[in-house]
Amino acid sequence: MTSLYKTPVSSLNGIGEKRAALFARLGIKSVGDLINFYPRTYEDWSNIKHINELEYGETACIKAIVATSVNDTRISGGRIISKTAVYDDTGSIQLVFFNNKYISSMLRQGGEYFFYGKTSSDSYGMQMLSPTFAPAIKGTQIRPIYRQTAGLPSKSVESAVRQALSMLPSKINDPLPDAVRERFDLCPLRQALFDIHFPKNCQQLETARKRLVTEELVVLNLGMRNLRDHSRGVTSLKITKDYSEEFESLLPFTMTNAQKRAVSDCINDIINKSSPMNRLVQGDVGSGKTAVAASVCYTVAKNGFQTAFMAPTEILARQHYKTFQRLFENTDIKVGLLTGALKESEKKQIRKSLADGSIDMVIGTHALITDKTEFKNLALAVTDEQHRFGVAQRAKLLGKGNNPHLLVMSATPIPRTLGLIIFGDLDISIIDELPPSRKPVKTVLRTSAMRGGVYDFIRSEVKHGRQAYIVCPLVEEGELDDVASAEEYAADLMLREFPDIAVGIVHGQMKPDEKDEVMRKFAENEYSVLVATTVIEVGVDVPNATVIVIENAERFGLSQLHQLRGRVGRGSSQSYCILISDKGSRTTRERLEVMCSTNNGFVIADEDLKMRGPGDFFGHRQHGLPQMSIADFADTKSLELSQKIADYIMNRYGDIRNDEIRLLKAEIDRLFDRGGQNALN
Ligand SMILES: Nc1ncnc2c1ncn2[C@@H]1O[C@H](COP(=O)(O)OP(=O)(O)OP(=O)(O)O)[C@@H](O)[C@H]1O
Repeated sequence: MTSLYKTPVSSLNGIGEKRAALFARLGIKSVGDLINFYPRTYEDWSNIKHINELEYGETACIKAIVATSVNDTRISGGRIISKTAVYDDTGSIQLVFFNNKYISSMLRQGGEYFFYGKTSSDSYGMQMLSPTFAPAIKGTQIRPIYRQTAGLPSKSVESAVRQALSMLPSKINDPLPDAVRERFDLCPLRQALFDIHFPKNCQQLETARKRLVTEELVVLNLGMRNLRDHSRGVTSLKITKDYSEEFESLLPFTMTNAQKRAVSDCINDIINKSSPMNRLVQGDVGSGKTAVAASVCYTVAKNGFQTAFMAPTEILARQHYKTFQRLFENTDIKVGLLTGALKESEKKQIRKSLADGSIDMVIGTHALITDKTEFKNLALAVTDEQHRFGVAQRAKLLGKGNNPHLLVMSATPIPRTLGLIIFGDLDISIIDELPPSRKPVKTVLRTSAMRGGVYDFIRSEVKHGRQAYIVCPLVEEGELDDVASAEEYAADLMLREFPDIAVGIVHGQMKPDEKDEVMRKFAENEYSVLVATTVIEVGVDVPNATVIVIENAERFGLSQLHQLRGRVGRGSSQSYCILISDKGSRTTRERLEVMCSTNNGFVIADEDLKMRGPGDFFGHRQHGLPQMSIADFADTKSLELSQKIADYIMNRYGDIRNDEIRLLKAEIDRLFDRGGQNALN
């Protein structure tokens, strides 16, 4: 039997080339794609109301008989309003349709239909506006609503899906083995596919959804594990000697136990394992990840190999470069910086030194992965904040060496269940301890009317030699309407509030070397106050800064606020985060209160995901995962269940290549877009 994924949608009745092109816009090319194109939402037509029970403004379903023929009236601009009255045993109501010249031919006088829509009223009484409808003979049900595109309404998708489902053979092979389904109470695939599109009641819909969501997450879960276990082959790099103790003597502080554990996990991977290291070091803001990375880089360099450290921003690359330069100034290690902002001649020189091996460690931005950059013997790639890069760029960096080791640093706390999947291809070390003598940052919420007090507080901190950040959003996005523009804000501060205090300003529209100069002056305490946009969000490290004021705090997500707050509390002095917001809505206040009540990044990430959903949580950031068709990353319960099932499958079947679960393997290949056979073959 030919695969339903190989059967084009144009083979269905009523779908010619033009329609097929519209389906393609929705990502549907084959009959199989159509079956997997699940409804966006549903209209509940199973709860039928009597007309006399309807309330104004509600969306409801009625079962009623068309009393009059449809009356079309032309109004200005050639538009049409169609009206008709319908009745049931309890009363009657008028239906109003806009600009649909076919209504009169679709609704038969005397015919009985279900009508689903929103009620409203005019001087003649209650109306239902543009209801969707279906003949009453079909029986009550829950109706699917599909994502649509111009020229292809949900109804057309629905009828194509009906045809597609009728092509499903009476017995289809299920990727989830019976033993797994029975143990975890999941319905068969065929039933799930029918019921997700056309459920008869909510119970059926829930059963179908649970099955499909769980399967998709299990497939993702196993796929990520598979990447970790099989993607990298055997390493030929000969790194044999551990220099981490020697490295510690270069540090101005003693490493925390958590830092030491993370280093020793990495060294163990590099020296004792046959496949290259694939490790994530995750630690909350300010936990000291840079020192861990530096230690591993040192061991690799002392063994005669090169390392590359890729940072997400120019500011951060330069900051790390300076830290590394300082650390290694009395050693034989040569450190280089390669960023897009350097002069062409400087870049050329660095690239030459990387190719001939005279530079041991290079810190940089995306410039590191351009084709022009070549290494003599790259053995370790470090990326900071990997989910900003995406899997493809990470692969490009790895491609610069001969199967080098990979170390990923992440400060973004991701809810645990989600982290297990997102980083499923990596081993994880967690730094769950802050350096000693750190005090938790005190966080308070203030309105702009209280700004005077906030400035007084900054003045007193500055008097004691400490420094402050003031963050105002969105200069780089040019959205200057009601939001304080950083430049105006800074000018105002300098003139009015702090005429005797050195105030710097940094934002995304400045040239890299201008930004660098401002950051240098702030780091060296030439500026006491830094007015900034979110360019300082990631990684900026000035331990003497003890206050961060965040204007329009309601505009930021909680995780982002946590990152910003992490810019203070990095030294031994008590630090403060002052959130300014005038938005009084309950949800806004609740969100900001979370910041005041905890300093734990993981708790905040959980709350953030719960409150905003995964789309906003990740924002424009790449999480590098395949596109899901039904699963929702905020659904912690399903994530946990899928994790359990994936464990069970690995225990029971041993390897993803086991023939008994070949259909599951095919689903993994399909999800990760490598083709393959699957259940709809
Ligand atoms: N064990 C330690 N004892 C004392 N200070 C430390 C220790 N480890 C790191 N530090 C200092 O703590 C500060 C934060 O370290 P680092 O910049 O590595 O944090 P991070 O984990 O990268 O944080 P973020 O994700 O917020 O950038 C630095 O000034 C660093 O020198």
